Amino acid sequence: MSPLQDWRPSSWRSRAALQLPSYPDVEALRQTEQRLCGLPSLIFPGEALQLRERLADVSRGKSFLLQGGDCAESFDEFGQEPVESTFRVILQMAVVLTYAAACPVVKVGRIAGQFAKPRSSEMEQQEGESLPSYRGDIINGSAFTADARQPDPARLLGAYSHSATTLNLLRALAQGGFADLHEVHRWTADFVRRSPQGERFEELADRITQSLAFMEACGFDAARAPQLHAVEFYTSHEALHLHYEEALTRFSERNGAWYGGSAHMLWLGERTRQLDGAHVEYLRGIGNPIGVKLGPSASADDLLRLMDVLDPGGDPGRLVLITRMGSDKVADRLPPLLRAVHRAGRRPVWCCDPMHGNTVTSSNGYKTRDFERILQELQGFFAAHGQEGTYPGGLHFEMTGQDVTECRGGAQALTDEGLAARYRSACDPRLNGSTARRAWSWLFGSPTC
Ligand SMILES: O=C[C@H](O)[C@H](O)COP(=O)(O)O
Ligand SMILES: C=C(OP(=O)(O)O)C(=O)O
Repeated sequence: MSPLQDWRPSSWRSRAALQLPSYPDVEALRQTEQRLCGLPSLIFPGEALQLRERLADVSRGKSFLLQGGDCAESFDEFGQEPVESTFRVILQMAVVLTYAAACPVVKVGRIAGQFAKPRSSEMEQQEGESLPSYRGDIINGSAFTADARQPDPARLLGAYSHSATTLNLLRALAQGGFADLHEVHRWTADFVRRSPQGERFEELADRITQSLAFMEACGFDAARAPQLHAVEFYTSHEALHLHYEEALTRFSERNGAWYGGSAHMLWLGERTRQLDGAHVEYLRGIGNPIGVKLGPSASADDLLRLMDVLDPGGDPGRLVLITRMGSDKVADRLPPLLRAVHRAGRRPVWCCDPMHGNTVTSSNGYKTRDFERILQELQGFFAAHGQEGTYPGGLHFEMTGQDVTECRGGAQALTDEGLAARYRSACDPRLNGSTARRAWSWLFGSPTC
């Protein structure tokens, strides 16, 4: 990829930028950006390029993408446990598909940088008081006080340091022995082990352990097969906070191109995908793989124009189109997009986010999602691809490995009352380890690739 002549990391500043906070202290913001500019990139361009190659395989139908993690990472709930448990669930989900369908899974976390949230409303009302909405820990605090809701540039440095620490742990988990297939029994959290999902996974883990023992008994030298001892794991987040993204953009002399240094993959949100907007302008110039969220209002023409801007060369692995139509609209809205893109000769990765089109408010005021509607959207996604002859290449979940109660239904048949038990999300409801695995096993009981 050669650098675009009419693009600079800052060229987004001449465009309308939605969903960005207005900082009261502009000089403090400028100084923070300068400090970030001097800090090391969190990822290497070679890793982003490697992910593009892996995604190119997905676009050719040779592997499958699993992208998942928190709605919004939190500075306060930070520590080894949340990161490790999410990593563990992603590994488990990946191994189910790899074992059942001999299909490689590209693993991408919504992690190590998922700190900025677009909101539908500027203000939040509680008991007659109105304050700016919470926009993610990189911008303001979730507590409902005027102080916490003030955008604070120092939070950009907090996001950088939390991301660096998380990435350090992820690299250790992926490469340092934890992800070794011989350890497959250790990937189940205690609270899941006794559930039907946990039991099914333990059976699969037994079969994997037996297969490894069999191969080793036949003389296969597992010690010489690095694929058995480590996994590739990539990071991603919504490229919403453009001051932060710009400050971490680096030119790679080796590759002759600019890269976003904050994560391997960055995505464009449903609320910021305007063709002439600042977010599209920023993302078109960097060489990372780019995700694009597409809700029910996306038209085929809009999408083709967006693809021309973000991926003029039609490079395999560059674009991941993440559709989030809603269970009631997917059958209607997705096929025209698939058809138009296919007819235009383009082969992006198509991925389904069954979370964001299915958000509702419970009778007791929690933002929630019904497990059944999540499954229905997944079903609609696979059906639409089957009908159009295109490849359903991936899934995108808001999920955590922790035992939260944020989505209704599922194995625990959670009701409105049950949500209160452990509702911890500061923004959107996540699947927990057991419901995420349940959705996955439901789909891949009879795998497709
Ligand atoms: O996670 C995503 C968004 O920030 C969210 O869905 C918007 O939520 P809101 O409608 O509560 O602002
Ligand atoms: C806000 C998000 O999604 P969308 O842009 O699809 O609403 C998200 O994935 O966090």
